[in-house]
Amino acid sequence: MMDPSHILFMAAAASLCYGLIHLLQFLYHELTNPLVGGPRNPSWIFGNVKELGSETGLTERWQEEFGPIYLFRGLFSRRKLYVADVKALSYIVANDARFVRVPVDVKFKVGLLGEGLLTVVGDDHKRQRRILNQAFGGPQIRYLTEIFVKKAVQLRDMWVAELAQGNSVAPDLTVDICDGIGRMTLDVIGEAGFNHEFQALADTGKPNKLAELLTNLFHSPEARRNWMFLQLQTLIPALKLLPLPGQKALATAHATMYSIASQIVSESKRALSDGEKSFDSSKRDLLSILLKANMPTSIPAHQRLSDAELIAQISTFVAAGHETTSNAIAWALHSLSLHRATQRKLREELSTISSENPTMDELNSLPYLESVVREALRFHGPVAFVDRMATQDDVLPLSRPYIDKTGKSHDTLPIRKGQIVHMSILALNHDQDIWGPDAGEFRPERWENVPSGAGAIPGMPHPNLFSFFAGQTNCIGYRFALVEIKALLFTLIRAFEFEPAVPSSRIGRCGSLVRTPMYLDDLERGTSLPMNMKPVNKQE
Ligand code: HEM
Repeated sequence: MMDPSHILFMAAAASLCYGLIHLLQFLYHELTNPLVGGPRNPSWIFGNVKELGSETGLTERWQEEFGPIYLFRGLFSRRKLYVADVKALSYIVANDARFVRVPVDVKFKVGLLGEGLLTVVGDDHKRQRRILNQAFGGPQIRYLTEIFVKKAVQLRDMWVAELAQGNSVAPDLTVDICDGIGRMTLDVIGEAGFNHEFQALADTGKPNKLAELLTNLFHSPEARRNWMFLQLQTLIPALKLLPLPGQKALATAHATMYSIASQIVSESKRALSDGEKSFDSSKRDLLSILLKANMPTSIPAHQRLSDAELIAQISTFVAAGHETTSNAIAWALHSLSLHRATQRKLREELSTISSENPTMDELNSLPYLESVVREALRFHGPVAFVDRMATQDDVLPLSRPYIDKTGKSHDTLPIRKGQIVHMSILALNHDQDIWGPDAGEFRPERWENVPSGAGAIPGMPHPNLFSFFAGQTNCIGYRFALVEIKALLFTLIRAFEFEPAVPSSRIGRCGSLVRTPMYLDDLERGTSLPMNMKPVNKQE
C-alpha cells in the first residue's frame, strides 16, 4: 500500500504542475498578444468589471482611445476582446457554432432561470428554438396587441388620475416613469406570456413581490456588487461555501420564479388535458401556444420540451422580456422629452388614427412611429453587448486594419480557442463611420435614408439594427417588443406632453448588460427617470 504522505506529495506536485502550466500559458498569451491598446487593469480579482458597472459610457470612451478592437479584463483578469468592427461581428454571428455562449455565464444564468432558451446551447438550443418560434410569430403578436394596448391605457389612466388630484392651475405631474413602465411591462409579460395576472399596475404604491425581487436583483444599490460576487462564485464553486452577498437574493429570485412558473405550467397543462372543458382553445398567450406545439400529437417525443424546460421558459420570458422592453420605452420617452419638436411631430402622426385601441397593423402603418422606435433602439441599445467564446483558434476579418506592437498593419486578427469576445451593440450603434458624424444624436429622420454602410450590420428585423443581435440566437421576442413599445408610445404621447424634470446631464446609462437610466450623482437611488408630464389638451 502507498504511504499517505506519498499520496499527498504527489497530489501537491500535480496541483503545482497544473498551476504552473496555466501560469505559463497565461504569460505566453500575454507576451504574444499582438494588440497594443486597452485600459489599465485596476484589480487582479475584479479586472475592469467594477468600473464597467458604475461608469456610464466607459467602453465607448475606451473605443475612442483604443479603436474598435482592444483587450480589457473580466473577473480574475480574464482577457476579453472588445469588438465593435462590423466585419468581425458579422463573421462571429455567421459562425455561431464556433462562437458560443460563455460557459461560466450560462452556468450562472441557469442558477437563476433554469434551462430555458437563454441558457441552453447546441442541439438543445435548436430544439427549443424550433418549438418556441411557433409562439413568437406575427399572427400571435397581432392577437397579443390587444393586451399591450389595454395595459398601456391602464398606465395612462393611472397617470391621468394622479394629474387630476394635482393643482388645476399648474397641472404638471413629476413622475419617476420607470416604476409605472416597469409595472406595465411586467403585467404584459404575465398576461401575454403565460396568461397570468401579476396585478403590478393595479397594485401601484404597494410592493409587488416579483417586481421587488427583480429590482433587488438587478437595480438595487447593492445589485452591481452582488452580481460580481455571484459571478466569482460561478467561476470558483468553492466560494459558494462562503456567505458572500447576493446569494440570498439569487436564491429567493429563483425560488419565487420557480414556484410561480411551475404552478402556471401545471394549471395550463391540466386545462389542456381536460380538453375543451376548461382550456379555451382561442388562448394565444405564448405558453398556451407552446403547450399546444409540445403536445404528443404535434411533435415527436425526442423533440418535446420537458416540464423543467417549460417552467424555465417562463422565467426566461420574464427576465428577457420585462427589463429590456421597459428600459427601451423609458429611454425613448427620455429622448422625446429632450427633443420637443420630434415629440410634437410624432403626436401629429399618432393623432391620424381615430381609435384609442389600435391594431398591430395600424401601429405598423405609422412610418414616423417606426423611425422613432428604431432610433430609440439604435441610440440607447437597451442590451449593451453580447459575449461569446471561441471554441477553436480562429481568424477574425476586419473592416479597418489594426496596427500591432511592432507598427505593422493587419487586415485580420488571429484569436485563440477560449477567447471571450465582447460585442458592443451600443458602440456599433454609435459608430460615426457607419452612421455619419451625427451618430451620437437622437434623430429618427435618419431612418428615412439609412446610410449605405449600415447595410453591412448583421441585424434583426432590419439588416441595420444590431440591438436585437443576429444569427441563430437573435432575440426571439423582437416582434413582441416592437409592437409593445409602439402601443405604449402611441397611448402615452397622445395623452401627455413629456418634459425632463432634471437636467439631462444628471441622467446616464448605468448597469452592465441592460443599461438603465440613473442619476449620475446619486447611483444609490438605483433605476430612476423623473419626468414632468402635462395633459396634451391643456398645452399652452
Ligand atoms: C427592446 C427589447 C429587447 C431587446 C433590446 C432584446 C435584445 C436581445 C438580445 C441582444 C438578445 C441576444 C442575447 C444573447 O444571446 O446573449 C436577446 C435574446 C433573447 N430575447 Fe430579447 N430583447 C428584447 C425583448 C424581448 C422580449 C419582449 C422577449 C420575450 C417576450 C425576449 C426574449 C428573448 C429570448 C428568449 C432570447 C434568447 C434567444 C435565443 O437564444 O434563441 N426579448 N434579446
